[in-house]
Amino acid sequence: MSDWLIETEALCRSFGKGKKALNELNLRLPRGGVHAIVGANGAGKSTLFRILLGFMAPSSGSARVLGVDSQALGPAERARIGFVNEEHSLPGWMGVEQLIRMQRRLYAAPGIARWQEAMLEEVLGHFNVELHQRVSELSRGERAGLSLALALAQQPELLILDEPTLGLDVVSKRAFLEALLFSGQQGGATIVYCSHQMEEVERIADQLVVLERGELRHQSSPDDFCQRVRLWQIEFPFNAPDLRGLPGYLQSQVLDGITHLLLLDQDEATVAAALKELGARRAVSADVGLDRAVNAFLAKNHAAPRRQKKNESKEAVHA
Ligand SMILES: Nc1ncnc2c1ncn2[C@@H]1O[C@H](COP(=O)(O)OP(=O)(O)OP(=O)(O)O)[C@@H](O)[C@H]1O
Repeated sequence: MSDWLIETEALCRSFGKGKKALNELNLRLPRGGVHAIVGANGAGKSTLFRILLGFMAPSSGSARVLGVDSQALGPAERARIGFVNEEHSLPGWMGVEQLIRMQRRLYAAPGIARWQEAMLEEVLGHFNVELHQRVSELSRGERAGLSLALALAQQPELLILDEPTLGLDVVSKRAFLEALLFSGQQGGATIVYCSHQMEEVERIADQLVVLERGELRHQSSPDDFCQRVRLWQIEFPFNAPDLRGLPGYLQSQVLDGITHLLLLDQDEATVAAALKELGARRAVSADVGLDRAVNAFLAKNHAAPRRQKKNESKEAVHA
């Protein structure tokens, strides 16, 4: 029996005439921590979640969650999995208190006994949710808080979050992340989270998974991913040459006469020598943040190379 919390084997899901949302995906996530799944629009993140939750069947291959095939999850396993998505779909016609009571009855039931009132109160305390309100009267941020509180109060072993902070303002977003961090400190659920907001990922994720066109492209800590991408700031005594042929090339941009070049997986001494050969007067390398590293990595395979226009020097971007 496998020790992985989530394990997919050659997982494929196609739509229509051969459109592959997931393509032979082999992904293993251990128990514990926050795993952020990132990827461009259409990379297959939500499709993966739907299959993991048993809402959708794979076209081929398999996915195991909590040691069970995701297509065979029963009520006992489902009670151990929490899910929050961007829509925070809760029954609008119910009162907040009524909804909490219903969930409490469900998860505090004999044989399940997972309900944790203190967690509910703690998380709700981060948001201005009034118990006497109707769910339909709550703002988007309040609804997000309520759905997170309900999901965490059921003490899931696995909590899947599909872009949960989409559309939230800064205050609600901060409250949401603080509540997640709090649950982590309590030794709570393993969190599998997808988001396009790298500052959030940087703040809460222990592990980063990069999906591209339904395939696994990278898996490590966010710091280790950042180490793969280096920023070179280069002075050329003349117009910058075309750098797109350099090994590991991701992106370059000329700002106020300095060329900013992003390279993937390259040895520093080799790059320095290559730049010197291209006529660089000065070249220094630096770290980049997660946002820039991930976006350059993903953009590389998404955008067609763009030619620099004549007279374009200040903000020329090569991708
Ligand atoms: N029910 C469906 N019918 C047809 N195509 C679908 C369906 N669901 C997803 N797809 C396609 O599968 C691909 C992956 O979609 P998915 O929603 O998993 O991507 P995503 O990574 O979650 O994207 P985003 O970041 O935009 O939410 C996309 O090309 C999408 O159009």
